[in-house]
Amino acid sequence: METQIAKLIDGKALAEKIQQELSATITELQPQIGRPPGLAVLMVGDNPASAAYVRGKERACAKVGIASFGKHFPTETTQTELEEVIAALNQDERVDGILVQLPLPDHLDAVTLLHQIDPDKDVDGLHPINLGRLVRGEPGLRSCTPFGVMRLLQEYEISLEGKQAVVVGRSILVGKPMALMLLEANATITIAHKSSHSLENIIKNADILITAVGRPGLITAEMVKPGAVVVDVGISRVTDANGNNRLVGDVDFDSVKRVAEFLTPVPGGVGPMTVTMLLQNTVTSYSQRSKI
Ligand SMILES: Nc1nc(=O)c2c([nH]1)NC[C@@H]1CN(c3ccc(C(=O)N[C@@H](CCC(=O)O)C(=O)O)cc3)C=[N+]21
Repeated sequence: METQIAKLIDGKALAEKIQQELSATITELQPQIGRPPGLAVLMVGDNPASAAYVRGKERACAKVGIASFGKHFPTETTQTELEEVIAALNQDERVDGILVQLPLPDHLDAVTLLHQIDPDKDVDGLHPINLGRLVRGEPGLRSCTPFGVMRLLQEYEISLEGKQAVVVGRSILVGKPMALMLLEANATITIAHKSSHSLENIIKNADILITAVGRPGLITAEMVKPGAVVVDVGISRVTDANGNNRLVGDVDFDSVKRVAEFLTPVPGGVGPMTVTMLLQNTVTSYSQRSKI
């Protein structure tokens, strides 16, 4: 077979474009609503990766004109303290979105906290009400990462109708909502995971392959159907031969780019879209809460 070089799906560029649109929307709505949109990102402890993500989110908020009400709590913060903070943010009219940065330290119960967020402010789309709406195919706030993947596929006019889509990974943050969104777009879906038997045979059938495992090199060229669309949601930090730290996905990029038709890079693919859909959800909540 002829060597084929995949078209790169540029998440950074699309994120930039959507952020400009959001900025314009905010400029238009703000005089009518009388305040900017507000987002509260809650982070507990000192996980350096989480701290970097939170900084990225706050920087993006500032860029488009969303006010940040974020708080950084020490590791010892109790469940009750956080529940009180969420209750106060639920009541705070200036706050349109609340996000609890995951993972939380072990002594905290993330599920209980997520359940306490007002579903109308649940910009992460992780509250059971919003997940239930997704299952039912009703409008609602959608989880940022899979929502961003759908937006990328739409931008590149990748049709999903009747296609075989395989999602590797079944997390509540990515895999499960991803599969439901693909189903909603009339793809035929398979959800696989780390313990799936003959994973390579399952993957080989995929017209659309979405991988969200966090294992570098999991997907190699031999596993991928020629002409497939490959979306890499995995993000791992590795040290290369020169001792440099870098980010890699689940996909062996250099080999898969020779068989796939479309491929997302890491970094610069899905990651920037995750942050952008968080901003999008916050602006959606802002206009809905203000009934404009
Ligand atoms: N409640 C909650 N919601 C989340 O959405 C959530 C979370 N917790 N915990 C952690 C994961 C991870 N996540 C990313 C966001 C942005 C990039 C991103 O912007 N990545 C850039 C690179 C950034 C860099 O250079 O470090 C890229 O891929 O190009 C990646 C990953 C959101 N998460």
